[in-house]
Amino acid sequence: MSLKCNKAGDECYGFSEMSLLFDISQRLLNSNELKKDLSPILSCLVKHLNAERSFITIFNRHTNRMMIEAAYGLSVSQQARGKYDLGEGIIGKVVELARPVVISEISKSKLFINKIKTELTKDGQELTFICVPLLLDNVVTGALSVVRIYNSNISVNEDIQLLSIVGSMIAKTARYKQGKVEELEALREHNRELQSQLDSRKPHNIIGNSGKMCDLYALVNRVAQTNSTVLLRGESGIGKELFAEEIHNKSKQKDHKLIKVNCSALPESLIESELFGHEKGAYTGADQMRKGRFELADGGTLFLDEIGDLPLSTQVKLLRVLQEREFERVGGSKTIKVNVRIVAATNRNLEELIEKGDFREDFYYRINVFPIFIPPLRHRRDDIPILVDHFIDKFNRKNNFQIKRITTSALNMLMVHRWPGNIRELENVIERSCIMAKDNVVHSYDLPPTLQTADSTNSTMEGGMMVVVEQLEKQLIRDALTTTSGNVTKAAELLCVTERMLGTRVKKYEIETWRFKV
Ligand SMILES: Nc1ncnc2c1ncn2[C@@H]1O[C@H](COP(=O)(O)OP(=O)(O)OP(=O)(O)O)[C@@H](O)[C@H]1O
Repeated sequence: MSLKCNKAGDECYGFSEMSLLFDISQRLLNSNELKKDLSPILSCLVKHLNAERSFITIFNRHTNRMMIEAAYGLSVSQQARGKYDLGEGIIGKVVELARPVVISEISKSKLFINKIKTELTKDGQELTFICVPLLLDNVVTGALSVVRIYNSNISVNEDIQLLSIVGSMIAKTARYKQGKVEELEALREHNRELQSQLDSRKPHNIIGNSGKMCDLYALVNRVAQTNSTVLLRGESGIGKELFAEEIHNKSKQKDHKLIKVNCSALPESLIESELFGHEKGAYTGADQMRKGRFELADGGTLFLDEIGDLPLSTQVKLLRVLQEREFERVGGSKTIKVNVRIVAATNRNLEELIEKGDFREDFYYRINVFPIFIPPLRHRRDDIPILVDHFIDKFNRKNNFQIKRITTSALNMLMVHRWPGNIRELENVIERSCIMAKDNVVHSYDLPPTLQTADSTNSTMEGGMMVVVEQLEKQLIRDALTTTSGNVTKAAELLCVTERMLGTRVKKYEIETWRFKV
């Protein structure tokens, strides 16, 4: 290579610069954290140029100021002082004019304001300051500076050229990496949005917007994606079956069957045959082989309703099926394997049943993997108006009615009723009222007489003041437990009584705190 060498020393520009640029480009490409990796790059540059120090200043377009982003040969406090306004000092000028500036002997220059307070000479030798703008598509994003010993024999043009190339490489990589970070962040954000949409997606069939219900939808959406056994708990008529359907419809098994078994409706003698099927001739009348519900639900979901009513003997048999997902048909010896997701439901207090010996503890732990407590209607009265509209709509369609609305006084009566039969009761009340309504409006006198008594709302004075006070006390405790999701300590705090005092009342009024847990 016969290039004219303007650089002092033995080396000529060419090969060593190529190696430097290659080294820097590799470091930039492999960098995972550019800010951290810039100092080693500046160190390579300083060594190559036989310089004293080097630093990069980044221009912030919003504040019109520059700050040192990375440095080699500067202390942390010196770096911290490196803040410049546009046009301030050499760096401010370079960024403002988008042109390189060289100060040959900084100790003699008035332009060199030395904001970072470094020595102006080195061992009695003068220092040269070279600063080039960092350009991206002709827009200045910052500056790259180098300080080296002054040598009148050295032309700085090649240094300016080299620094400009390095600066442009750094600026382009920074933009590329920043783009990638932003792209990744945008994808993460999108993912978060989708996840939260998925979490809060409301079911079509289950009506209710109360906070409690929205919490339940999020739980259902989460557990539906898994294969875990779900135990739905809550009073009768609360919608447990609807929740079971929702879990199935949102699960991976949704294209397979959802098979329902009402455990309390089957006579004990038939339960096993119903669940596991039977072989031909297994017993008198079994004239052909019949598949059980487990086999029919293979690949899908088996909904075991009223599981608290299962006889102990069947619970033992189910233990193995729930553990191994395998069983034999009644009268058969061939082991059948199934892939079934179990959703169970009960309105009974299983813990109490265990204490009484009516429910097996081992079976309880097998089904109590993911319990979901559905609160009774009286604990989420906010949902009553929307449920009423839903049922009016339903009966209009079913019976070709034209009911337009319900009066405020009728709705008020529905709002204060205790709803021991929960939503099933409300549904029946609305059906009856729609039939009774004469002018396409549901009035309070269209509601069943049971709702029109003070008794139904707990507002009777019968029994005197003590009874009314007790009823009020009971209601306050229930409301507090609803707010705290069954947490007695927090409920006591809310009511400003001791936990012990609340415990005594809970016992006295036979309030089942477990029912308030969601
Ligand atoms: N949130 C709801 N939105 C709309 N309808 C509901 C809702 N909850 C319950 N229902 C309706 O109420 C009736 C009773 O619901 P479901 O049979 O699911 O209750 P359950 O808790 O399984 O009762 P049980 O314990 O007696 O079996 C059904 O007609 C159901 O459609």
